[in-house]
Amino acid sequence: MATKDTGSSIKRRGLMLVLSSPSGAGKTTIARNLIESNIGFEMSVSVTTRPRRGSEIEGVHYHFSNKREFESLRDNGDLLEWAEVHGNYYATPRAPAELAMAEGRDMLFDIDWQGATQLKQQMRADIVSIFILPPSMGELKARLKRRAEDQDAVIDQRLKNARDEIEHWTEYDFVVINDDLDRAFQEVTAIVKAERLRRDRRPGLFNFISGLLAEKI
Ligand SMILES: Nc1nc2c(ncn2[C@@H]2O[C@H](COP(=O)(O)OP(=O)(O)O)[C@@H](O)[C@H]2O)c(=O)[nH]1
Ligand SMILES: Nc1ncnc2c1ncn2[C@@H]1O[C@H](COP(=O)(O)OP(=O)(O)O)[C@@H](O)[C@H]1O
Repeated sequence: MATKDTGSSIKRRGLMLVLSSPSGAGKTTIARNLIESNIGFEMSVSVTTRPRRGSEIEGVHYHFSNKREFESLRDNGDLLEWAEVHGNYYATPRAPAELAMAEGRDMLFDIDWQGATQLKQQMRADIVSIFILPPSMGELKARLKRRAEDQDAVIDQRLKNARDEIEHWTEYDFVVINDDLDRAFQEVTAIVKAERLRRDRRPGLFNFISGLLAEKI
């Protein structure tokens, strides 16, 4: 997205905002709010071998695929990163993300810590990462049950994995505790605003400052 001080021929690269959390902490809700608030993010739609939930739409929430199709995408180099999470495969398609970065569009990634690590290795300067935490493990369990999208055995497995996932919190730039959703969302948008103001994400500053220094006073 263009910033106020563009006017330079040097193009700004897109910002890659990574949201991770244990299942049920609220990253999908926060990601959806970010997209709907029209502050210039588009969602990276992942490929997964996980069965589609009742509320999910092919191509919107995920590209649902079988294991054979997934392996063929992976072996052809079409995936920017991939990981096995809760017994299923998940991956970020390479082409849309690379195009968005090159065109200076900001993209949002709802991926796990394994994916975040791989993205950082490839595109370090472009990544801003946020780890979302639940206010308590009890509330995490309650949210997974209230969401009512997964069977009990699946919820149990996700809760069991939550502790291992939380251990990766130090690998992220920011941590947001999603107790009150509005507050958590405000914290995420504050992070986005500050990151967009970073000097190295504002190539237009070169022209602005040249003009400033050339001004006769
Ligand atoms: N590495 C990686 N992880 C992903 C990707 N897409 C989703 N995930 C992660 O897979 C995990 C399970 O996602 P999902 O089955 O939608 O369950 P939910 O987190 O409970 O909504 C979450 O931690 C997601 O962030 C991806 O493209 N790559
Ligand atoms: N701050 C919050 N307070 C109460 N419920 C929440 C909050 N944030 C999200 N939820 C609810 O918790 C459930 C899990 O949220 P979701 O965004 O699907 O989590 P994740 O994508 O991390 O698995 C959903 O039913 C969602 O509406």
